[in-house]
Amino acid sequence: MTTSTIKPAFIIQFDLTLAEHRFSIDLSLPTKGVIGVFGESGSGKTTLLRVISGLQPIKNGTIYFNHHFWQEQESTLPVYKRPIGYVFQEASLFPHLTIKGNLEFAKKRAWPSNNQAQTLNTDTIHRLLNMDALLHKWPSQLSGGERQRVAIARALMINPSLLLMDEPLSALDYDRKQEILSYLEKLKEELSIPIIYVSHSASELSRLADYLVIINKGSVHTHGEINQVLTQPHLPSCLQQDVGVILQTYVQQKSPSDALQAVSFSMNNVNTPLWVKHTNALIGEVLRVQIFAKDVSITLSKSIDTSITNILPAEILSIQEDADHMILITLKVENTQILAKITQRSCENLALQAGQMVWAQIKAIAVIA
Ligand SMILES: Nc1ncnc2c1ncn2[C@@H]1O[C@H](COP(=O)(O)OP(=O)(O)OP(=O)(O)O)[C@@H](O)[C@H]1O
Repeated sequence: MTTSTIKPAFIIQFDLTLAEHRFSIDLSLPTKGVIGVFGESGSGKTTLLRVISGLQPIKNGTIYFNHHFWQEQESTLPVYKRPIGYVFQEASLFPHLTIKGNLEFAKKRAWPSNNQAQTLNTDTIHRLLNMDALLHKWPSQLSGGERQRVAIARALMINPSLLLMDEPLSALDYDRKQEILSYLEKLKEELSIPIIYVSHSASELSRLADYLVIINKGSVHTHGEINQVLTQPHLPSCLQQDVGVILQTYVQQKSPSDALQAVSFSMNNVNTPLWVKHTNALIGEVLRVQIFAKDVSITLSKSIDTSITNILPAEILSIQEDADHMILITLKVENTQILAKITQRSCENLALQAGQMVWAQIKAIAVIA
């Protein structure tokens, strides 16, 4: 199989028919960060992962990852030669081996380190996923969340160049999901391995993904940086509730007595603090927050008798109608853009126009931090 010298890229192009289902995928993806794949049930998310891994053969197409062709027209690299770690919905650990045994089994099959992939040592993986307390246990002694943590550690043990995660949290309850999401955030921060993360859950993807691919009926509906995708007015109806922005903010002040913290939109400018729910982030740390457009309302004068904590001066940059016939307004607050979703009636009543100065109201508890 050809090894190319052109710059790193991740290209996926194929057409495939399975029974009556047709898939036609044409994607150029980043080679770092978390790439979220979202779509309704049966849209083709798992099929996309299976094609990338080689588990689903294709007759013709291109799968090109970081200087290597895994599929080049009709020529295919076998599954076992693709340096990919896989995490499924079910952990499927070997029941007759302890957790240490399961991890060592994977390690024996590890890829040799190369310059393109980050080499992971066992201690790093144990630390990142807090494995030490589990090593001498048997799979039957673990909770669902612990088993999934081991499954992620096992996928990393093979020293992959790419991690594929297919609904890894869907079998877990809310608390366990939050726990594993924190581990995944840590992995994302510390590891340079790109992750393709399939999920039905827009909130999981908003929290983790840097890039989003939306699949609809076997083809790509849209793809791009997560903020670009979530600010589009014509997202599929299953994502309409999630239109909004994801911002990198900086923790400025903690207020434990009322479980709030103030964040700023830029590191040095605290003119317009945004109050959000308390998290464990420390002052000065970066905090990723999500503000849904449906949680932002607009007033022409600054309310004083309101329960809403955040009332920010904003300029209207644009006004457009979305797929639900609601009005999506792009607002500029300091140097940051946020979105407000309001009804046509409210937009007309307030006679809103681009260029106008207004007040954006955001409930502190509506901001996801
Ligand atoms: N080998 C196959 N033969 C025939 N049809 C298949 C095959 N594999 C998948 N399909 C069909 O292709 C469609 C897409 O399946 P896929 O599992 O990729 O969807 P998905 O988006 O991952 O769905 P879900 O979110 O429910 O897991 C489904 O209707 C599925 O039944």
